[in-house]
Amino acid sequence: MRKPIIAGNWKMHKGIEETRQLLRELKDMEMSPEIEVVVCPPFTSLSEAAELLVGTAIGLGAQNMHWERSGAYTGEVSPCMLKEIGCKYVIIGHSERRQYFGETDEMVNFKVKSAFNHDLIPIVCVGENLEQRKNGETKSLVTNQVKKALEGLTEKQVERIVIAYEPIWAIGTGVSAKGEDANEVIKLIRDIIAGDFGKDISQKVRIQYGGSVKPGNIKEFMEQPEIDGALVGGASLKAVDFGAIVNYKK
Ligand SMILES: O=C[C@H](O)COP(=O)(O)O
Repeated sequence: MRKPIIAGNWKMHKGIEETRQLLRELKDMEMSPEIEVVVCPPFTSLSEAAELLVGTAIGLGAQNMHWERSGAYTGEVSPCMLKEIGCKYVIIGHSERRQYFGETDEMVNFKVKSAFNHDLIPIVCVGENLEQRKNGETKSLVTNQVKKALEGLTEKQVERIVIAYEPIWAIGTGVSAKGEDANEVIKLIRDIIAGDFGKDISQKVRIQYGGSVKPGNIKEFMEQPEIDGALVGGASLKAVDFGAIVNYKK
């Protein structure tokens, strides 16, 4: 049985004061114990968040990392630094990283391996843009992204990984995928993992949907058999919305 995971990707929002405020509000809310809840603030707010989350069931994740432990990489943050702060998760290969910062599938693979080597769990993002979708390239593109991201991993690592299927056309647009369509692509991702690592492993991997998830549509995704949670952007910035998403069953 896979425990669903709902993660809030705050992107480039929330300085330290706003982080304090949002987390105080989230801590006051009752969170469903059936769901693993994670927040991913920007780097500069991670320390503050780590302190505030002590003793809570809310986990901490970062939004990116370099694959090296240390070195002359101006502006980068290493997996050791994230681990030291108290991160459990790290988002890797978000489409905004791929699109605006030139992250390639190869870099994603380096980062995924490095995350595991430093005891961090990667949340690996994959998904097609609108043009690729219109051209019928969704399956081939997602297949390629998943295979490359997981290349060289051990079975033990693969079963711990979290994958987020995020169709780029649904991110921040207010136009989410349909639950059934997202489920179909996520099933494809599970089948790819089954082909490369075996069915048992594939059944353990948690695969989220991301893209304009809101309190009003979370149920549609969570009811799908292959979808194990959500990666939430905009709606994770308000406690009342994120709380409603996590407690969608109430
Ligand atoms: O990482 C989160 C995704 O990019 C989704 O963002 P969104 O919920 O604002 O569409």
